[in-house]
This record gives sequence, structure tokens and C-alpha cells, in this order.
Amino acid sequence: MRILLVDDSRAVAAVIGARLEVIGHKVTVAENGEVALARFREALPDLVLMDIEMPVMNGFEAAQRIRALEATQDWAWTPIIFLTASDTPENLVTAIEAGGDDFIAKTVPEAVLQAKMKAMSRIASLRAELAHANGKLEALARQDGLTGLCNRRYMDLRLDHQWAEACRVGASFGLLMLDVDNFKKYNDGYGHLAGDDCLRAIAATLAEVVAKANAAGLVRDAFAARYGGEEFAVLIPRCSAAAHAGLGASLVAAVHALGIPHQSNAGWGCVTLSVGGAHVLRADGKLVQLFRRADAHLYLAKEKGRNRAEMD
Ligand SMILES: Nc1nc2c(ncn2[C@@H]2O[C@H](COP(=O)(O)OP(=O)(O)OP(=O)(O)O)[C@@H](O)[C@H]2O)c(=O)[nH]1
Repeated sequence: MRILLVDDSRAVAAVIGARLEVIGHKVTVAENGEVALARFREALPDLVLMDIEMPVMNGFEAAQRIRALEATQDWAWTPIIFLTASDTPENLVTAIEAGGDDFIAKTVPEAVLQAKMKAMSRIASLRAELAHANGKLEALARQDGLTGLCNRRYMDLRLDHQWAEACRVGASFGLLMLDVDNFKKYNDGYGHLAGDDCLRAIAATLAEVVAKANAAGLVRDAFAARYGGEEFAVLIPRCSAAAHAGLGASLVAAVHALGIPHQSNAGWGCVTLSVGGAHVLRADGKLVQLFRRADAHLYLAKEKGRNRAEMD
């Protein structure tokens, strides 16, 4: 385990630190509660072993601050054990009230120290597994099951955040709505499973084009999402009108270049995409207008024969 050992006495810290290192733990030492808070942020310990009486900031206050810090994060909780010379019932109650989990005497016998550390190690590995599982669940909750792109729910959350930020600083913002052309006919002609494969291939291409545009600095923080059915969306915060139009055209060209046969996609012979774009130089609070304009342009792209991008 990574253990943060907090004690103002160098001698005590050296003795207990050495005992912990001998049984395989990695120990970081802090000399008071204030230093412990800083080390806690850097070291991300599995366990905090903390003295109570210390100068600058005592152990109870440091524990309360650690708990307040953890309350701002998801799933954060680190066991805190107080080290004390006097294990009175009053001290125990105050320790638990302050957010501590246990209480041991500095003179604790070796066997007891080892047993307590074994129990804490079990908790630490359970916490690591839980954090890993939660990370996976969060990623799944953001993903569209068929294509692996961001799903509509996550797109809406991210869009709200990006749009609010754009409005706050008066930044530009671009939206692209993308719709696969004559996709009903594709399903009718090649089957629904082939339709699913086609959507996956399109999604992978969209993700790749957007990632390359971000990496090349043409746009920043742009991301693609599956909007629903055979519709996708690309959100582009802080972009110029030229970059917005350029990305729309690249997405159309990249899907065309896949060359996925689609005989009944009138005139094109392969799978194509129509794109409708809307761009504002200064975001001003009317997100719904942006969607309306993008939809109107998408309709125009369909009207003009599909496989194209139409913008403001
Ligand atoms: N295979 C597959 N098809 C889907 C999925 N989601 C939606 N679709 C199909 O997408 C088709 C969309 O058809 P329409 O809305 O009529 O549009 P379209 O045929 O693409 O015509 P235009 O938009 O005018 O070019 C429908 O047949 C849906 O069943 C999916 O997840 N998998």
C-alpha cells in the first residue's frame, strides 16, 4: 500500500515508517496536518496514518479537510487511522466524528500492526477494483452500443457544458448534423445486419476524421456522436467558419471514399452522407436555433442530391 504517515515527531515517524516499509508498504511522511493535505493530493495514498496532536494543523482538522476534498470527487474515500499515545474513549469518539476510521496506539504490538495493515490492504485492493469497474461503467454509459461513438445522452451533457462555456466567453461554435443517404433502401437491399456494419464503418470514419482534425489543430475539442438511427452529429467549439465548413466537407468525402456499395443510392452507387452545418461567431444562448439551422441545411443537402455538405 501507499501509506501517508503524518507525525510531527521525526523519531516516531522514523520508527513506524521503518516498521511499515519492512512489511512491504511505501511510506510518505508529513510533519503536520497542513503538509499532509498537500502530500495527500500528490501521493494519492491507500491509507493515512495520522497523529492527533501536531503543530500548525492537528490530525482531526486534517481528516475533516481530507473528507471535504474527497466529497468533491466521485467514489473517493481513503481510510484514515489515527495514531495516539492515549487511546481514551473520548479520543476514539472525536476521531470517528472527524472522519477517521480507526484508532491505534503508537506502541501497538508488531502482530497487531501487521494484522491491521493486512485488513487495510484488502480494503485498498477492493477500492482499486471498484474504481476500475466504475470507470468501465462510466465509459459504457457514455457510449453508443452499436458504433462505440459517444451516445446522444453524453453528447447532450457535453454540449450543454461546451455551449455554456462558449456563451460565457462569447466564443464561436459549430454544429454539423450528418445523415446517411437513402439508408432505408440500404437496409432493404442488403439486410439490417449489413446496415449495422455500414453504420459502424461510417462511425469509425467520422471518429478518425474528427480525431485527425483535432490533432492537426484545424479544430479543438471537436467530437462526433451518434445522434440516433442513421444520424450523427459533430460538435466543434471555438472554430472558425472555414474550419467548420472544411470539416463538414472532409466528413462527406471520407464516407464517400469508403466505397461501400449501395446500388439504390440514386446516382452515387455507394454509401454517402449528407451534412447540414450551422456556425456562430459568438455563442449567445440560443442553442435550439443552431440545431434548427443545421437541420434546414441538412434538408437542403438532401434536396440538392445528397453526398454534400451545406452550411450558412
Ligand atoms: N441497420 C440499421 N438501420 C437503422 C438503425 N437505425 C435506424 N436505421 C434505419 O435507418 C433508416 C432511415 O430511413 P429514413 O429516415 O427513411 O431515411 P433514408 O432512407 O436514409 O433517406 P434520406 O434520409 O432521405 O436519405 C430506417 O430504415 C431505419 O430502420 C440501426 O441501428 N441499424
